[in-house]
Amino acid sequence: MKLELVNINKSFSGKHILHDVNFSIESGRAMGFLGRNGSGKTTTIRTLMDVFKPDFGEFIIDGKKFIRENYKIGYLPEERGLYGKIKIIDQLAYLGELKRMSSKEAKKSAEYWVDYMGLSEYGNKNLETLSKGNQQKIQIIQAVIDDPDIVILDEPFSGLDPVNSQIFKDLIKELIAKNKLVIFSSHQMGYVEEFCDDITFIKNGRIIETGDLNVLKNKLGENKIRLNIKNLGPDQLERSLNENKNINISYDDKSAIIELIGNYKPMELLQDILNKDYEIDLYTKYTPSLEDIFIKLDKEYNFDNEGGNN
Ligand SMILES: Nc1ncnc2c1ncn2[C@@H]1O[C@H](COP(=O)(O)OP(=O)(O)OP(=O)(O)O)[C@@H](O)[C@H]1O
Repeated sequence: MKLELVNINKSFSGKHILHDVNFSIESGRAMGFLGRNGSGKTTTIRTLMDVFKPDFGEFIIDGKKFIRENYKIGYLPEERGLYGKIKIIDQLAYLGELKRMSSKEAKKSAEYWVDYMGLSEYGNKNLETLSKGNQQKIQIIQAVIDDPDIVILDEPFSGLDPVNSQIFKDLIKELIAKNKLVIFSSHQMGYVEEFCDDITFIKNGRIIETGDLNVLKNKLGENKIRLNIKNLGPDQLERSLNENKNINISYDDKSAIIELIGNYKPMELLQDILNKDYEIDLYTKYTPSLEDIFIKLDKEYNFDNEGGNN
């Protein structure tokens, strides 16, 4: 399955929030949907969920108009909404029935998932008696109870301890392996990096980058070397390599990042350093982390003069 968002635009009270949002998601691959607070992620997801209509633009699935009712969609919204005073199994089974499961199927699935999440002993308790993390696990169950085709997860890890995060990570990996189409929105880059094959960045309601994460990492790491020299701090390294006009030096918290200019090759840099008799601690191809990419893209694209919505 391939779901495409084509030129999605949305305004609230005359304020243009989404500007020609275009990207696509494929099943069996997870898409990390990233952007700063207020950039338009939830608004995009809500248009997809038909919470409100876009002003214009369309959703296409496998080349045809996307009719939401024809697909099972599991949505874990950022603001959680279940009933505190209803028993967990009853509540999940009811939600399953609302998703057009038979009452028998819904109850069976509710019990399966409550057990999967290690919450069997709480099945007959009211939701409000559970800890925040366990309530979050129930919220996750409501999103997957009817074996959805499309799964949309907004900050799914919030409130989960490391053991519960691991249970949920395994569940997401299972969904991907079962060829579901997964959209994952989070500010926790580590999780996004762990699951997502594809990445879409939105800034001020505009898509500024979308595609395969590894391709993006390779592109942004092209001609860059990560370098650490024993007993040589940034200032000394800068002075030492100063006469070399074939490089630009920058730093992150781990090491120097050397950008090679023109035809200057990694082996030439290595030879030049060895000629200085330095002891090299680290010399490797630079691959930016997702956090590096996020910060770089955010700096690169500036819509402040265009009435942005941050
Ligand atoms: N119902 C609404 N009415 C008016 N403005 C809205 C509405 N929903 C969202 N907005 C505005 O749209 C912009 C984008 O908000 P949105 O919630 O989509 O951002 P987000 O990327 O999900 O942010 P966060 O990471 O903080 O959750 C914000 O300026 C917000 O104030």
